Amino acid sequence: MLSIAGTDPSGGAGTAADMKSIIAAGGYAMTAVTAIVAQNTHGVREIHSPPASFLAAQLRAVSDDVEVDAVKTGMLGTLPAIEAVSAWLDANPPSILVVDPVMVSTSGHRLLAPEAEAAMVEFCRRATVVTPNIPELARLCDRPPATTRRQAVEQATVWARQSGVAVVVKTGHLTGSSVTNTWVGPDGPLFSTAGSRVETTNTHGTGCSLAAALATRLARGDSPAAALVWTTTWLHEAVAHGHRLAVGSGNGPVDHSRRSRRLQAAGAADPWLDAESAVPALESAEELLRMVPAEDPAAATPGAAVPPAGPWTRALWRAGRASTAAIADCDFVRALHAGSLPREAFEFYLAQDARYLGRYSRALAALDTDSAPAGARTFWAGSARRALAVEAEMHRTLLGGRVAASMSPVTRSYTDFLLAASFAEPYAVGAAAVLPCFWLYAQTGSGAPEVATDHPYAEWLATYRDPAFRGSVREAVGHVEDAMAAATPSVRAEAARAYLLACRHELEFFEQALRLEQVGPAPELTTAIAVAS
Ligand SMILES: Nc1ncnc2c1ncn2[C@@H]1O[C@H](COP(=O)(O)OP(=O)(O)OP(=O)(O)O)[C@@H](O)[C@H]1O
Ligand SMILES: Cc1ncc(CO)c(N)n1
Repeated sequence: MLSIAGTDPSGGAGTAADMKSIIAAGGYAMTAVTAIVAQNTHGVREIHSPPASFLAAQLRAVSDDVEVDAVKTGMLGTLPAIEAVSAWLDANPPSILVVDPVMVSTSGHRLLAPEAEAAMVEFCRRATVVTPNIPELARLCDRPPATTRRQAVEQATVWARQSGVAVVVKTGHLTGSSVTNTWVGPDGPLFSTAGSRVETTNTHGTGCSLAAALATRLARGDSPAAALVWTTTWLHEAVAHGHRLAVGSGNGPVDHSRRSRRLQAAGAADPWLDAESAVPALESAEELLRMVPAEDPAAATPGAAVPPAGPWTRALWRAGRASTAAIADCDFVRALHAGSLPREAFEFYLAQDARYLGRYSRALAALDTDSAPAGARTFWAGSARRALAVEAEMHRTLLGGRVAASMSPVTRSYTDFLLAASFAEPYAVGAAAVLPCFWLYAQTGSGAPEVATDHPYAEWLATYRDPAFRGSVREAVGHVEDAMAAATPSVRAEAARAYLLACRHELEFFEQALRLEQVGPAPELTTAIAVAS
């Protein structure tokens, strides 16, 4: 992937942003510099444009040696630079050319000489797809800047039809609770993908980043829809976490690597319980806490929405606090509560949950065993039936009767673990293993904010808060308390390990939907946008 753009020594925009974005999107990054820009998060100070012949030399140095799969252009800066790039493109036509028609920076500085604007508009006709912001789109179409997404899409539709070039319409510059990227082809709007608007000033370089990642995904063979969905989702995460970088005191950059770091952490092979946790026997509930690292005084144990039933479950709750807190803080749960979770991620989660419930039900049924007290047997057997009923209901309503997706590795390992614990281990171990599915769900439900009825996941969030569900959680906690109390010290230790592992599986189960490489199926078709012709 070759980026032809200006520089930003503060690393947020231009070639620096492009390189970070190309790498994040899975490409090999190359850069040819059009202009050296003295800028930071507050704005542009000075621009030095080397002679266009030197730009041409950089481009030739690349194409004489390297097969270029895709090109992204950003700030071209001057008329001679546009001409040099045009001549090089004539001699080396790439199969994908994404043009970000950079004219004015977010901070309001001119990044293109006024006399070069007409040439830039003309240059855009070479592209596979252009990614103008609202003012740049207006300049392309020679119309006043759009004030609504609908107007912007209309402008893009007219221009795309005339030019035969696709446009990604970005609405970062508009207001409203969502930011939508719409792919408009020569035949009209094809699809759009929306994310929630992040309240942040860390938007320096978002345009560069979007164009570079989009070009990379297209070059990797993604369809336009898949490339735009991937790019929008990745960029949303980068924007949402930009402020934590604490780079600069103006409009800070986005965190291009947030997704990579999250996936890297998720792929760590470290055991979930450390060696210290190999407690062979538990005589007392206090000893159970030795199974996890000593309590960090700053990290309070989250209060339990459904209280423990006695000393054993109190100790389990405290010992599991790291996973419980991580679930409350994880990207999936946060986005679910905020309503910003991509629809595809939610649907993947639901489909996996349906598969999960089928096997979970079998694990519960296995707890209806001779070695369990009579009251507990009835409860587990009833829960097994209810889990099946919920699965059937989910298939019917939320999944619309669609065939469930095949089981993910995370769903499989969680349910294999539950089945092994419930079928092959003593009763207390199986009971402790299934408890987090009750207890941590009630916890997640109680942490959910009251949401308006138009919240996309309102119906789902309401099911967590269902009083009948909380009642069954209370019962499950009670049965595990009894089972732990009645078990031998060595079975208790095994049961506590099972509980802690299941807590961690719960975290993985939520987060897996944000680890899909291909976020899809196809995004919402924009038949809803009526475009005036
Ligand atoms: N506040 C935000 N919340 C979520 N996503 C955002 C936000 N701001 C920008 N984005 C993402 O970045 C993309 C590009 O933003 P924008 O429309 O502001 O482009 P731009 O003006 O070209 O950017 P630049 O700041 O680099 O000039 C948007 O389409 C969207 O995907
Ligand atoms: C080099 C460069 N390209 C693009 C932008 C727009 O953000 C910028 N600030 N700097």
